[in-house]
Amino acid sequence: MLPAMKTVEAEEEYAEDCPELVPIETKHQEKEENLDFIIKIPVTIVTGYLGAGKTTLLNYILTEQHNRKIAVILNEFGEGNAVEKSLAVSQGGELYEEWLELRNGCLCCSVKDNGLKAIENLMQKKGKFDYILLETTGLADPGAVASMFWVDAELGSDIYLDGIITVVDSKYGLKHLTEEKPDGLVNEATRQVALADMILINKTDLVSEEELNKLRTTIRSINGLGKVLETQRSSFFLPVVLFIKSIVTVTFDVPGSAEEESLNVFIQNLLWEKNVKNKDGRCMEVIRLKGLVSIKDKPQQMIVQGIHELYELEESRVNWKDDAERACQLVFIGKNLDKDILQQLFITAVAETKEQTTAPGQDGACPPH
Ligand SMILES: Nc1nc2c(ncn2[C@@H]2O[C@H](COP(=O)(O)OP(=O)(O)OP(=O)(O)O)[C@@H](O)[C@H]2O)c(=O)[nH]1
Ligand SMILES: [Zn+2]
Repeated sequence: MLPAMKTVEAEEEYAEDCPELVPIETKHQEKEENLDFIIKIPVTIVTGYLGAGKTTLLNYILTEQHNRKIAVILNEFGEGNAVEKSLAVSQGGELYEEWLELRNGCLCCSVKDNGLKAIENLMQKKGKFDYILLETTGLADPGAVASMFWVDAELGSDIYLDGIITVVDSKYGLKHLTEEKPDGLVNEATRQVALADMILINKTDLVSEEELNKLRTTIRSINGLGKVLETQRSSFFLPVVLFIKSIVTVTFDVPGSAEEESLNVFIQNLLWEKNVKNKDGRCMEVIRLKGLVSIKDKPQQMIVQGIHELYELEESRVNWKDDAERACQLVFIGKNLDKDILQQLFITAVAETKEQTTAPGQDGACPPH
């Protein structure tokens, strides 16, 4: 099958209902930002040895009821010399024909130069997708495909790599994974499993429990951290696989004022030091921060804006009417965020009582990102 792109859209809406700050003086709220421009589109790379069930997985996702506009880029064999590949785009039940321009005809080989550009162009034409799934050829090294997203992170792309899913064939997986390659050659199957954030052991209907156990053990020895799921026809509960690094929104409102310096320390711990953890011990990662805060001794309402590591605190043109109305309202969008911990940390670190104690979630450093 030629590389093909399909999109599906279903009616229900999903968690893009980012709570907006409710300004105390609505009429002074100048430009209300549309978070669509800030939230990046996740891309999941789907890899797996030839015939493991990648296309089955993607077709399953396309036909499964969900509430997202998902673009699926199928890249079955990736050979051929055509400069342009035809894409089937199905959106809202209608089928469109699209052209994805690829320099050498194969998405996997083109990603480093213009594969990403092609996806972005398509998004410009078709409107933003909520999610992009990208199938690599069975022999592709997902590391090469993944690297285009690292390169692009600095260029400020609209899309980011959410994770790598590797589909493993229950019947032949063990053979592929243990195959000895001639000196100097990597075993693609092993590499695909090693790099995966999630591993689907597919076609479990074809093997005994004993064979399955062996495969499971081998997979675990190659990749001790990835999530492992067992499937038939690559089907599973959809939310488990999408948004592997899922983005959450946390918002809270704390009455009173903050010391400016303490507020800076609180924000810097989150955005720069990244040493704040959630209940599972995972580091919170803030992608977007907005806030309307009261700073001690400042008559104006202050606005905090943050994107990734950058943030600023600026004065608004609105003054607090009286001390009773002073409060700090904050919205965080990111990964592994936990409202209770963030709010408690904020209260402990920022409240006027200057006594700084170790707040929950701040015990021990997180590894650098
Ligand atoms: N018995 C069985 N067959 C399956 C299962 N999942 C997929 N298949 C079949 O396995 C074959 C290969 O599936 P694909 O989804 O095309 O595999 P693929 O990884 O996309 O293959 P390539 O693109 O060639 O690398 C198809 O005939 C599927 O119908 C399963 O759970 N059980
Ligand atoms: Zn396929």
